[in-house]
Amino acid sequence: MKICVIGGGGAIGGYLAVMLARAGNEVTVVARGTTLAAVKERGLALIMDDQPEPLVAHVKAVEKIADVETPDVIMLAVKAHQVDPIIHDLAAIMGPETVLIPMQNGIPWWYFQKLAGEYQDHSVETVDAGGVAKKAINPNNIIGCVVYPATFTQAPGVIRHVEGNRFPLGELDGKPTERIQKISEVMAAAGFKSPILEDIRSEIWLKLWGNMTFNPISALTHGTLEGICQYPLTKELARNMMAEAQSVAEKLGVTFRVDIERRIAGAEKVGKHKTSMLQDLEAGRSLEIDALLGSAIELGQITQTPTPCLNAVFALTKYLDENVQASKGSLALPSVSGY
Ligand SMILES: NC(=O)C1=CN([C@@H]2O[C@H](COP(=O)(O)OP(=O)(O)OC[C@H]3O[C@@H](n4cnc5c(N)ncnc54)[C@H](OP(=O)(O)O)[C@@H]3O)[C@@H](O)[C@H]2O)C=CC1
Ligand SMILES: CC(C)(CO)C(=O)C(=O)O
Repeated sequence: MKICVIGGGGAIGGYLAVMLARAGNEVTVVARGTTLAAVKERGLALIMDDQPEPLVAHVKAVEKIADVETPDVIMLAVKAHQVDPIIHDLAAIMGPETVLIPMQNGIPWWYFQKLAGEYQDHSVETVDAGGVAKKAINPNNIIGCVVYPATFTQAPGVIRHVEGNRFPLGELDGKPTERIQKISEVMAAAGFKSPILEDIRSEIWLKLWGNMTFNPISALTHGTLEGICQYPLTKELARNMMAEAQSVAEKLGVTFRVDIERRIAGAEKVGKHKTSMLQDLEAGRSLEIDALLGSAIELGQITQTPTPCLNAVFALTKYLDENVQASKGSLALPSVSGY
């Protein structure tokens, strides 16, 4: 399969690109800066605990999306706030059959597309101001995905896998199409688990439960997943935030297949892992606050659901982000442990 991974030098994109290339797919990554230079020179390397040596893939790497030949599948593996500047370039390389798989955590811009009911075609302003992505991309070309693995960038072009290999997939209307079946098989052949879900939106909320709580709490406290789940006060805060999000999601027809306690226990099991938001903070990069927390608050507003805990954590993390950006990263605290 001809696959383009946009952000293919990043933590999730790099993991996908190496595994898919080694399984025989024709992979092109779009990367930039020192990452692009490293991938061109040495290939992409993936370090996994169960492998004695890093897995290396010499994939084609380009800087401009326009230089990518129309692929069968585009995996969009940039951060949520990095989507808007590239959405038109991305639309331009898509053919009528190209499938776009957005990989971002959080509520995706396409959430209300092809969703029957009261909110059909509503735009999610916090992730897609003015509905730009919604207008640029035909929803028929999109397949939804939830990214469960944890990975991080150890050095330009070098990705470290921490845990997990699940990327559940779902058509926006839940239908079991041939194309989703084929992509799921390609993912499985590359070593991933990509079950096909009828209700991808419920899975998005299940993942988001963790990201909307642990990611900002970790940025505010520098705690790891295990630390936040074991400290009674932050565990209680996460629990309250999840309960608010559950009320919002249930008004939108979402069902949670596990309860809050099990979701927290699952995050605790990941261990002393720093969330991607804490990694971003320590590196002085912008935080994915709008997609992870702002979007849930926005959906709370449209469904008239109070979200006081979400609002409070959102305010603190937004202010933290603005301060870090204003000081060009000098407020970012040094890494507390490990990576
Ligand atoms: N890392 C993780 O464990 C997990 C991440 N996720 C989600 O996956 C998504 C991706 O996260 P992650 O992989 O961690 O992010 P990274 O920052 O590691 O990767 C994104 C990559 O995209 C690159 N990029 C962004 N814009 C462009 C552009 N215009 N042209 C070329 N390259 C570009 C970035 O380059 P640059 O560095 O120069 O900006 C970076 O290399 C996020 O939504 C995140 O929440 C989900 C589950 C787990
Ligand atoms: C840590 C993990 C894997 C789950 O919360 C994640 O999604 C993130 O870091 O953004």
